[in-house]
Amino acid sequence: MDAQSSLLRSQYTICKPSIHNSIVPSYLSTTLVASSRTRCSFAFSSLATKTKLKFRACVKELQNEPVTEDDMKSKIRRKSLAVFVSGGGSNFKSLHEAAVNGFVHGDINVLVTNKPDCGGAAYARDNDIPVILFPKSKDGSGLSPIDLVNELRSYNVDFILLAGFLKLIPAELVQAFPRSILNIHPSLLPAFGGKGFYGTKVHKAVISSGARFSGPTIHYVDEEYDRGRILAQRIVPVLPNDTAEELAGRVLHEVPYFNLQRYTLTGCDDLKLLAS
Ligand SMILES: Nc1nc2c(c(=O)[nH]1)N[C@@H](CN(C=O)c1ccc(C(=O)N[C@@H](CCC(=O)O)C(=O)O)cc1)CN2
Ligand SMILES: NCC(=O)N[C@@H]1O[C@H](COP(=O)([O-])[O-])[C@@H](O)[C@H]1O
Repeated sequence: MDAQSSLLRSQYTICKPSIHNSIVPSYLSTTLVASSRTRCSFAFSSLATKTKLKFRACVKELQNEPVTEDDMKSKIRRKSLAVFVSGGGSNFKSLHEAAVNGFVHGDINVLVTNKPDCGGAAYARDNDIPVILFPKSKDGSGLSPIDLVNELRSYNVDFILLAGFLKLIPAELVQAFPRSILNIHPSLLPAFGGKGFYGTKVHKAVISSGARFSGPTIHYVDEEYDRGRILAQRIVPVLPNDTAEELAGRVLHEVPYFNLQRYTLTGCDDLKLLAS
C-alpha cells in the first residue's frame, strides 16, 4: 500500500492520550479546542490569514483529503525536514514517499545516521538526499553535537524526525530545536520505553509482559529517552502466540497513519512552524 492510500485510509488517530479521539466531527467540539494544544491549533486569534488557512487545511486534513499546494498557497512555506536513522529506515522510506506524494508538507533535505552503511543511508543516497554521520565514531569521523546543529541550520531544518535512531540526542540539539524533534517509538509509552528499549527488544518485552495491546507512539524528544510529551498513539492488538517480528510488523503498519501533515503543516501548538 503506497503512502498516499494508507494516509487517506486513516480513520482514527488517538492524539495525545485523552478522551478526545481525533474523529473528524469532534474537531469542532469546544472541549477539543480546549485540549487542542497538540492538535491543529484552532487559535481563533486575530491572525486571520494564517488561522483561516490553517483551519481550512486542518478541516481538509482531518477529513483525510490531501491538502494540496493550492490550499496552502505561498502563505505556508514547505518545511525543511531532517530524518535520523540507524537501521533499515522503514519509517524514513514511508515518510519520504509521503513527502514526495504531497502528504507531508515538507521535504526531507538531509539524513543523519550513526551507521553510514545502513539501509536508510543507502536509500538516502539512492534518492540524492545528503547523509551526515553523527555522533563521532571511534575513528574520528562524524560530527560533534555543535557541528551537527550548525550543519542542520545550513539546511534550514525546521523539523527533525527520529525514525529508528538508536543513540541519545544530545541536549545541544534538543535546545537548538525546541518542540521540533519528534520520535516514533514502537510501544504505547510510557510503557516499554527508555534506555534498552529499542527495535525487537521492545516487542519481546511487550509479549513477555502479557500485554493485550501495543502500538506506536509519536512524541516530542527531550533530553531523556522516550520521556517527551506524547503527541499521538495508535493501538494494535497483541495476538496469542505473536512473535516479536509479527508484532513489530503490526505496529510499524500503523506509523503512516500518523498524518505527519498535521505536525509539519499546522505545527501542533507552535505558530513558528507556520512562519512564512
Ligand atoms: N534525547 C533523546 N534521544 C533519543 C530519544 C529520546 O526520546 N530522547 N529516542 C530514541 C529512540 N529510542 C526509542 O524510541 C531509543 C533508542 C535507543 C535506546 C537505547 O537504549 N540505545 C542503546 C544503544 C543502542 C545501540 O547503540 O545499538 C543505549 O543507549 O545504550 C533507547 C531508546 C533516540 N534518541
Ligand atoms: N526506540 C526506537 C525504536 O526502536 N524505533 C523502531 O526502530 C524501527 C525502525 O527500524 P528500521 O529503521 O531498521 O526500519 C521502527 O520500528 C521504530 O519504531
